[in-house]
Amino acid sequence: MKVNEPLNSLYFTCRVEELAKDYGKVQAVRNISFDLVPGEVFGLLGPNGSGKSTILHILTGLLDANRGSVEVNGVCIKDKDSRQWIGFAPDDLPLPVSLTAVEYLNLHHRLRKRDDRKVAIRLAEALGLSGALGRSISSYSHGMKRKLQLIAAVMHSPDLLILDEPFRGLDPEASSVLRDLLRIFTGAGGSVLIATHDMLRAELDCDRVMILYNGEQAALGSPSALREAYGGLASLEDVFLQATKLDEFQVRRREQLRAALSFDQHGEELR
Ligand SMILES: Nc1ncnc2c1ncn2[C@@H]1O[C@H](COP(=O)(O)OP(=O)(O)OP(=O)(O)O)[C@@H](O)[C@H]1O
Repeated sequence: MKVNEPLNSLYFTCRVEELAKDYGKVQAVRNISFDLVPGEVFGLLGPNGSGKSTILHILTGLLDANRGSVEVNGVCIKDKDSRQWIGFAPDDLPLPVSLTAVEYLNLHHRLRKRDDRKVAIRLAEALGLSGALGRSISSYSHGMKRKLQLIAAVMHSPDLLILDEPFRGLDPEASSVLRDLLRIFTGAGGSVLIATHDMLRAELDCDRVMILYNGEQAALGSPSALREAYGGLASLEDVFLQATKLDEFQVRRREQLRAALSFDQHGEELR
């Protein structure tokens, strides 16, 4: 289901058109199109294996699509110039643990050929990380690594911030810092693309979401418009379960669980 809502801009930070990606016989992403306008937080939701990371990796230039196109600020992402406008924080924290945080940020700075170290230092202060910048990344906690990745993703002042599961493993204080950062970033006209399994955060933080199912678009719209379009459902999670047919699966699985547990309770042998 697609809810057509007027976008509050004629300018698109990012345009994704009819994107498709196959891994051999697996069609991971099929005919996906969406636009991001300045100031928008856009969420990509979907069950495991629905194609979220594949889309993010195409947008960040880590993977080539089989079909379709992606433009950032009107420039095709195959043109390396487009990378200057993109900041990316991946989900799996691939940080070089043998470096200190300062060495890591300097590496980013040198790759980007822009003097963005002052921004990095100010961000580290705001995120409460400045006292630990000289320490080896191997001594960082999960939350500290996420903060360091965020600094590396935004220190060159990108227009499009791409975040894979940004809230995963963050404590309430770190989550609230991240939400502030997103609000200030989008308030200054940046666009944010988030892939997440966290329905509550998506409902609260995303202006629009796309729900993916088997690599295809199952629903697109603002959380409130989607709840309404699905018959006034109480939450985005309910919309997600219906759009991805997981509600039917859940009923079946509960029956199977009930049967399995009562089977065990009767003391019969497991075969
Ligand atoms: N390198 C790869 N080689 C082969 N198949 C892959 C590869 N990467 C992903 N896939 C397949 O592509 C499909 C989409 O995977 P993808 O990782 O994009 O999904 P996802 O929505 O990000 O999943 P998750 O929520 O579990 O992270 C899945 O069927 C997955 O098995």
